[in-house]
Amino acid sequence: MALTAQSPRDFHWLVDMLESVDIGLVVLDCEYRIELWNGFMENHSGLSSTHVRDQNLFSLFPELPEQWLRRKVDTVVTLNTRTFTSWEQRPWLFRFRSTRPITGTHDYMFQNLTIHPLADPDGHIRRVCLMVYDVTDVATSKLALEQANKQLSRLSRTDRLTGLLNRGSWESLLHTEFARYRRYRQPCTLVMLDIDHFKRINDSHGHPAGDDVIRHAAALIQGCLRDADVAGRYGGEEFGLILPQTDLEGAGVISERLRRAIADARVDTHGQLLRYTISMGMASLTPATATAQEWLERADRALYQAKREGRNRVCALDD
Ligand SMILES: Nc1nc2c(ncn2[C@@H]2O[C@H](COP(=O)(O)OP(=O)(O)OP(=O)(O)O)[C@@H](O)[C@H]2O)c(=O)[nH]1
Repeated sequence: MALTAQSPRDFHWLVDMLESVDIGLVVLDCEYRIELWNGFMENHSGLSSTHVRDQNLFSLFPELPEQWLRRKVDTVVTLNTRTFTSWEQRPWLFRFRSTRPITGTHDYMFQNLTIHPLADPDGHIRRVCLMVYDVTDVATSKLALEQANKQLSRLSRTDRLTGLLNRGSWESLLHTEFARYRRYRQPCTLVMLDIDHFKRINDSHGHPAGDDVIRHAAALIQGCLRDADVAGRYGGEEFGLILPQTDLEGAGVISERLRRAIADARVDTHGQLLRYTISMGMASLTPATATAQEWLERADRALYQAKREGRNRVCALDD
């Protein structure tokens, strides 16, 4: 549809529409002086059009990304073509307060921006129009959805009782570490860990106390590990620790520190102070380890050796 204002009256209502349309309209000359500032811009900036008229945009809004906007506008003028920037590339150009402060979770208005070349009657582009769209509703619901999906994916990877990785996601990282070793041959040690006589804890103090003990062990495990280490809850009271860049000797030091920390601790469960111990089995990757499953079985055999030898200890199988 092409609009043509044929009389001053037509022109009057066209201006009236531009004034009240729910999009920000700003016309700038080549020196970035403001020639038009519609009602949307007045309402959201708090600055009247008479105040901003002929003022330099960047002097008025020093926080604007000047270099970025100049580059965009130069392209629009040179190529005589409009350009579009979505809120996902740049959340806003003008830092306007969100108009949904009560229901919204974001303080500022998300904006899409179109920059449109304006030709003079001689065909020269001497002005551009910035069109600012308020897309706060779309943006906030998309961000909320992304947040919910992240949360869901985190929940599907973690164990509810301890917050550690669950068995499935931990095992997939075990396979990743195994593949990495095959490629780079950097040391990596697996530690399997099991709470001793856990059935007795459950039987004597009840299942909720058993849960407290499991949670306590998980928290101490997390506290003992470095960022690159990966702890997971493998089964009921069994945990697996993958220690990248760690040989058997280093893993022995970490495991012994954890074993002692647990043996020295008291778990406060419903007013009772419980003590417990853990047994640990370690297996480092070697060129002879054929599969991740075999690696796991070696660590498991070391763990059962620790149980057989009297529990509350760390064992490694001879390679
Ligand atoms: N409270 C609680 N108990 C659990 C959970 N998962 C498994 N269990 C219990 O953990 C106990 C494991 O017992 P066993 O496998 O016999 O091992 P254990 O008593 O620790 O003996 P050792 O490993 O030989 O020292 C069982 O009684 C399970 O019911 C859980 O999430 N919470």
